Amino acid sequence: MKKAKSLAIGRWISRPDLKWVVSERSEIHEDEEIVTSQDVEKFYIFIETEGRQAGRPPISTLLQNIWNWKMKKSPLPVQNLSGKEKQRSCGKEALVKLLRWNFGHPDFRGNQLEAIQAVLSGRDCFCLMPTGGGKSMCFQIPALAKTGIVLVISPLIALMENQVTALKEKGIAADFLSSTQTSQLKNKIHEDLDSGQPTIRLLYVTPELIATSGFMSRLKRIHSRGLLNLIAVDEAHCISSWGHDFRPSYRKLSSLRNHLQDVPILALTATAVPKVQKDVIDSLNLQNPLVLKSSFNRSNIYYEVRYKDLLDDTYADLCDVLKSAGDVCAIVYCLERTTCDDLSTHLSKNGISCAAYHAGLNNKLRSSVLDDWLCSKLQVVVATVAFGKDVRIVCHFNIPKSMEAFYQESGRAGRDQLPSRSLLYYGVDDRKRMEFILSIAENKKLQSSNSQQGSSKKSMSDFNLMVEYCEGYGCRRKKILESFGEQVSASLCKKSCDACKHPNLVTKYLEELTAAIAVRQRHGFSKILMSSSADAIENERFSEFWNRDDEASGSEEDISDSDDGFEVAKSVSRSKFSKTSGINEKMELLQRAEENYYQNKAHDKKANKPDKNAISTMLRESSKQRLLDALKQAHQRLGDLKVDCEASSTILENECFKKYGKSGKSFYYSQVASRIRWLSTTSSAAEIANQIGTSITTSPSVNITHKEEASPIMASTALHDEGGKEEKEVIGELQRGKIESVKPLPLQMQTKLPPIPSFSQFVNRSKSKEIQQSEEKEPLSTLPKKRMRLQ
Ligand SMILES: Nc1ncnc2c1ncn2[C@@H]1O[C@H](COP(=O)(O)OP(=O)(O)OP(=O)(O)O)[C@@H](O)[C@H]1O
Ligand SMILES: [Mg+2]
Repeated sequence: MKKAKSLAIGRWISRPDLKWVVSERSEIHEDEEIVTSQDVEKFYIFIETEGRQAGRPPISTLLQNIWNWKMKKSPLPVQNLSGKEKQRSCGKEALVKLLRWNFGHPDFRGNQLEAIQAVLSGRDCFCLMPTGGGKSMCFQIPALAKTGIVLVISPLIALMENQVTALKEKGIAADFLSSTQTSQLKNKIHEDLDSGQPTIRLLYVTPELIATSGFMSRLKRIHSRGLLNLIAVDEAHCISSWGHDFRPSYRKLSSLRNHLQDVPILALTATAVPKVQKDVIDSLNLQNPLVLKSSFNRSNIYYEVRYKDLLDDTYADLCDVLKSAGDVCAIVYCLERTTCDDLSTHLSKNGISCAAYHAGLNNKLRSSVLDDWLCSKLQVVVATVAFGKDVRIVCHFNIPKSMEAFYQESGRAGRDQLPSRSLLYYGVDDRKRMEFILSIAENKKLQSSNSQQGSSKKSMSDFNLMVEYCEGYGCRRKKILESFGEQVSASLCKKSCDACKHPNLVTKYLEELTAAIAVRQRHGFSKILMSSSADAIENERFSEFWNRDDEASGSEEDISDSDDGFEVAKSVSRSKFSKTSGINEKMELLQRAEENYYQNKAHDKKANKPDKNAISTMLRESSKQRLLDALKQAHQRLGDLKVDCEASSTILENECFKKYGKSGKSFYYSQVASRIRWLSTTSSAAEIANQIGTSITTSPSVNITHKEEASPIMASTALHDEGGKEEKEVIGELQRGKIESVKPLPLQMQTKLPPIPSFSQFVNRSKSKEIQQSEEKEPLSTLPKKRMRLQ
């Protein structure tokens, strides 16, 4: 009897009559005895179906089984090599073997092999590869080819976590150091590093940690024992102030070369224009580096822009897109956390399994979202930050600040090379908002440092490329590639963008957009949402790898969030109300958050610390604007609300401030958010009018018509008691006629406004409302017909 080497053989649990076999050959004869072997160059999958095709599990399941089997049985093929053996280990054959064995990929892609061989031979390397090109492999394979440690510097904890988890699943000893870990775990890693023979092969750290003297001494000790093989700087463009995601802490990496002179450095990025490339090479002090560049083209991504100004309801449109795509994984990027929360609530209500993910959530919630998403319990994540997983659709709900940011984020789609989609919702309001944010942020920079001169213009011109991508005619792919300095012909696109696939339609939309903008300007709608971005400006959190003011303080973390009550309260109150289950648990969290808050506040007061949760005028203005927008939308949706939107937004905001202003930003903000949610979901104009203190049935004749009379009216409404300075200012402004658009207030304003609920009432009300709403919910087909349909 012949013997065929096989890697694995088994029976399907659900179909014991079917056998699966993985063999090094493409077929196995019936009379062959199958023996297992771990040392084969290639393997084939041979599925013995005993004459039946139906019922065979998908190949992905099959591969997973093989993987599990292999991991259980085989140790890593990493050996202590020396001399000739070492040289052989850098040879293509040995490296391909490592790739197949550990990652299951048949061969290297693009410039992977060149980069790996360069760093293994001790040479510095700058590697520019498109998103999803496989940059990680360039440092993961070297980590397996030599004993010792590869240090990986990465800007985001979420990305580090993802990669480490994936590596561990493959049986590769990887870990990361961050404040999200317990000190016990950190100590364990430190002990391993300090031991003569560390087991860790890949250690992921943040740039902030590198800058600490303690960690640098530890690295030097590892190096002195000849165990530091490579330093990989992932997302290396963050080192350049010309890059779209400049992080001051990345600058500190320039000291690496001095401290660890002969350790090769590998700089990896997907988004570096020539100026940034040079900056990266100079800043890291790379010596005679091998420079490898690949095209930025992501041929498997279909690019598309949808115009918010031409859509009746952007939320509903996004719902349709996600639903019609089937059960595929998607990320929706938003500019602000509140948008994430609102959008996520909306999508969930429409039956899409979805959650928000941003730095405003505490660690526990964030990792539970991450876990749920990674194991596909969640279909969609609405995020402000990078989220590492292969996805089919990346949607930008707001225009990103630069082509580089857009390319990086949209590039998360189709990293497995399968057809995927990038969808950007473009709105003129969003454009103006971003222009405003950029100008404020750059003014701030200019004030704090003269050396930044010129960067203001730079970020604006970066943004203009993004606007041109949306508002310009012609191939979108070409625009992306040209912004990175690649000259290509439009034929490269092969109709894989909306402008190439539906040129006439896109032209028509652009013409309609121009007309819509002109109409808006004629009707005085040009003052758009400026202040609503105040929170984004305050935090400067509009980038994937946002800058942190506290980096200068030597903090070793990037986006890890404090675990304080605020974050718990915020996350519970904002995004989790939609889930009816576990409400008691959430209430407990909320109460704990409140307790924590007051304890912390007392502590801060003692320590004379500035209250970071104080509510700024800018935030209040932003809230008013958001409320105003919600009112206007409700006005459009429900017909004439018979309330003055401007005045009503002021009143609603004042209410939130009066009740929760003293409790801090988070509580205040969640109140504002709940008001906005209510305005955007309620189906009754009368309810809104009621809540604001007026009645839809009121005859206009009873309205007060003189501005002077506004004062007593305002004073007798919700602003009556300890209303405070802010309210007085509003009244004063009303009296002075500063708030131009305030129309006469109806008499019913004299009635006291319904009180803002306590948190428990709020939770319970949200709960019962949700049940009611789900009962009343209109079927999707009754939504207003959209004007814009691209496919
Ligand atoms: N040689 C290869 N053959 C097939 N697939 C590969 C190969 N190398 C990497 N991949 C796969 O490509 C995907 C993207 O890899 P990776 O995360 O390293 O990309 P990246 O270049 O770092 O992208 P990003 O810029 O988004 O971080 C992963 O799923 C990885 O397993
Ligand atoms: Mg990467």
